[in-house]
Amino acid sequence: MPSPHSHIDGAADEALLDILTGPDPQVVKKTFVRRDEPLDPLLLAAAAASGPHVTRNHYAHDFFPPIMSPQASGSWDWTKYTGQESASKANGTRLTYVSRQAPRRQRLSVDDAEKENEQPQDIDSLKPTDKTPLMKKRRPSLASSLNSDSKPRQKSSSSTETVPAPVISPNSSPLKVKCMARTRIPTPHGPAFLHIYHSDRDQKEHLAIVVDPAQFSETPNEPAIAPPIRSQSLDSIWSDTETEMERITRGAYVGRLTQHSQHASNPLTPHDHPSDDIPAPLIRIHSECFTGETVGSMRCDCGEQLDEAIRQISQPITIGSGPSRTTIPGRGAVIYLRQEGRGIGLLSKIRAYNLQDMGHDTVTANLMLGHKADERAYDIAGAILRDLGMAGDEEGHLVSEAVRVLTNNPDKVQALEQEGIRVVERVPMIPRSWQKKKAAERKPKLVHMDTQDEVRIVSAATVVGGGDVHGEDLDKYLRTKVLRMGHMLPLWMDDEVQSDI
Ligand SMILES: Nc1nc2c(ncn2[C@@H]2O[C@H](COP(=O)(O)OP(=O)(O)OP(=O)(O)O)[C@@H](O)[C@H]2O)c(=O)[nH]1
Repeated sequence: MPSPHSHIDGAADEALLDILTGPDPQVVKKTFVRRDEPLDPLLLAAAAASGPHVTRNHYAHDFFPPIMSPQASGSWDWTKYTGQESASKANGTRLTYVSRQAPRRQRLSVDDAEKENEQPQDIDSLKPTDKTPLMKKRRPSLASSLNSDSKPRQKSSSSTETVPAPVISPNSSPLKVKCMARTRIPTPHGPAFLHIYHSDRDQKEHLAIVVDPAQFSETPNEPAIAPPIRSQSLDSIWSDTETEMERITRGAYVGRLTQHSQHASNPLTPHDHPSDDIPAPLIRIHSECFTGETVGSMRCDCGEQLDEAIRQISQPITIGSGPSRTTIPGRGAVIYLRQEGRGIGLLSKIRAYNLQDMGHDTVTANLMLGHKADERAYDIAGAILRDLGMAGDEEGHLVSEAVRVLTNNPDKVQALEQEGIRVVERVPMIPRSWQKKKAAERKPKLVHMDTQDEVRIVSAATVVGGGDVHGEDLDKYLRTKVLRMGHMLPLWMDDEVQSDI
């Protein structure tokens, strides 16, 4: 016989069952697929975390200013971590969304005012034959004016930032560099001298890869056809007690260093201006790219560019005509600056890559992380070139050679001129994959990449002496450089890619 309380017990049992098993799973309703663009999670977060003063036009934003600031990023030192961020959480203070960029209206009005005062400069109009010294009164270096370039340049180099960005170095004394050591490096393109430079502005070891094989002459004391590219700071005598062997060990030697041949160099006296027949040395200012140069990433063409620069600089040069026609070894240098990720550091570059995978281009990705599109400076490169005898002296007199610069980046040419380097020619760097217009012409080589159902052969591109890089990622990267960063490069992509633009 059922108990009089059976219905009550049944309800209690059901409630108990609900507690033990949880509620019925929700039935997912089928809805229409959204047809508008997916919302950018960063912008949504921005809107949620800030007031109406932050709009979608506030690009220079981030949630972690102490970590993400350009100064801190890349050199983030966890020993300096104070735990403030977590402390603020514990106190209930939430991290706020920070915009370090002035309202768009304000920025545009400053841009307009600047454009009115601006004199257009056409660097392509530099004539290689113009031998008149162009040494100008030295202007402030790029590092000191770095604050003024935080907006992506859209075909024009005029951009001004109204909110002060971090100052790299408040030091106004002339920048000093010193070549600490030099050694011979055999490369697939021929021998080079690797120079290690220290500066009084940062703790990094910048490099100069000097190509000047004439310095291996068996008779090093005979005058060479072209002036040797040598470091004045390396060749100088560092102290009264420094021995000849110490000088040779740090690289201050002439000729080929062997077990039997060890000749210390003389402190360099400024050499004569070279004959007009000899073309100015070919140089490249290159910025560090761990992913492209060491790992072999094909997201960018940095490794290929480094290889191509050393190759082009090493090409023999024919001078003179008729019976006096002769060939001399190629000469020049790659100045390798430790400014990874266009100056934002490897950590931020890796984060930027993830934003790029989510559909943003390389410029926007930098801006979304609170960086500028390009945070590099070239004052150290200028000082290294001066030390290698490729610029005027402190008074601005032309004591040495002009240069030809391998680059597509107008900022580099302008920065070198500001540093007192006389640039007589810009030599474009055409991506190898763009030179071979048809994909079929690309000859893959060396590396086999196994995937589950196919074996693809890709090119071992980015080591010095390797092939060319190519692919969808690279095409996007190069297109952004041309269309958003003003790089002076015709869009020589495959026909099918070009038609998409
Ligand atoms: N932030 C960021 N940096 C990148 C990316 N891809 C490459 N880089 C960096 O860009 C820099 C490449 O600079 P350079 O090789 O000097 O060349 P460039 O300024 O593009 O100009 P060119 O002289 O014409 O080659 C290196 O520091 C790379 O690490 C990217 O997607 N994002």
